[in-house]
Amino acid sequence: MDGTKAILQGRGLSKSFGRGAAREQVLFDVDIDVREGECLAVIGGSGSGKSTLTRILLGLETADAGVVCYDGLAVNSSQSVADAAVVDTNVDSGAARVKPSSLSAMRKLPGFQALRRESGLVFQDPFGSLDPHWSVWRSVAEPVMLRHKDMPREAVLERVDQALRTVGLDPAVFARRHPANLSGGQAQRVAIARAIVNEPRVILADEPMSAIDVAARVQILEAFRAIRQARPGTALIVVSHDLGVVQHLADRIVVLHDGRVEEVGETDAMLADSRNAYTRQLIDAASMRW
Ligand SMILES: Nc1ncnc2c1ncn2[C@@H]1O[C@H](COP(=O)(O)OP(=O)(O)OP(=O)(O)O)[C@@H](O)[C@H]1O
Repeated sequence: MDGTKAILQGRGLSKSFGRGAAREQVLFDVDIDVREGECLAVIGGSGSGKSTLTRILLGLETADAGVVCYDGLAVNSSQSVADAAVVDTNVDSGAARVKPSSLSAMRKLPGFQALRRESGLVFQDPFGSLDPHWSVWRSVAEPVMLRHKDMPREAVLERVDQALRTVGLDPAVFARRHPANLSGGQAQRVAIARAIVNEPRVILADEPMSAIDVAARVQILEAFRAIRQARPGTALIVVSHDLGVVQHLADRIVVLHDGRVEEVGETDAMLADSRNAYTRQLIDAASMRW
């Protein structure tokens, strides 16, 4: 996967929450690349900043400093990653760091708009992402109908059917059901179908299996595998505590520790042979649960 272009880049990302004495910095000058077509896992202890970092990368959260670029276009600042690199190398203190925009200013940036159009989001709680009053069909069709207002109904149907089949759900069985009549694993697969139905180039899945019972997790894994097979150019960012999931899905891993990147590497090499003490600690703790 080396040499593949980075579709999403973060440079010098920092973030604090709270004010005054309660202010807590949760990301410190983080650099991260997500390559086209790869599955990148973001791992680290609880509170290490995984969700905050990935939310900033997807334009769901502002950073206090740093630049995010999608496909070469600025997502959170009028400056590009190249500008940020110049700023970083030419300035001694952090005073002239690139100042990102507010969320409302970000929404006007072409990079932000492209990223919104071309990304899909999957979160921990599938029932929280689905409207309980909507059928599976409506939940999955809605993003298509919003994006392609003039698409004929047959074409929408075909897209929805295709998305449901990709995640292993038979449309004839599931399309008319409501969330109350789905198991957690089925509901999460519907949420994934909704996330992929507009054929995103980047998918963020934040702890997609932690609310799902163990028996159904393998179906979610299979769904992500099928998506990668069907659309090999799609980048998948997975935030997970579960190193078994990471091992099965990810090409590369970023390890976060207290808001800093501890290590980045290829999955197999890192899990087998990381020399980093913190990464080893995570692997040892996980292997006690396997
Ligand atoms: N909106 C917020 N307001 C205040 N503090 C926040 C907010 N979001 C995150 N934090 C804090 O930032 C730190 C990092 O949180 P984050 O959710 O990014 O970590 P994480 O690695 O994803 O954690 P976990 O694995 O437990 O989900 C935590 O201390 C958290 O309490």
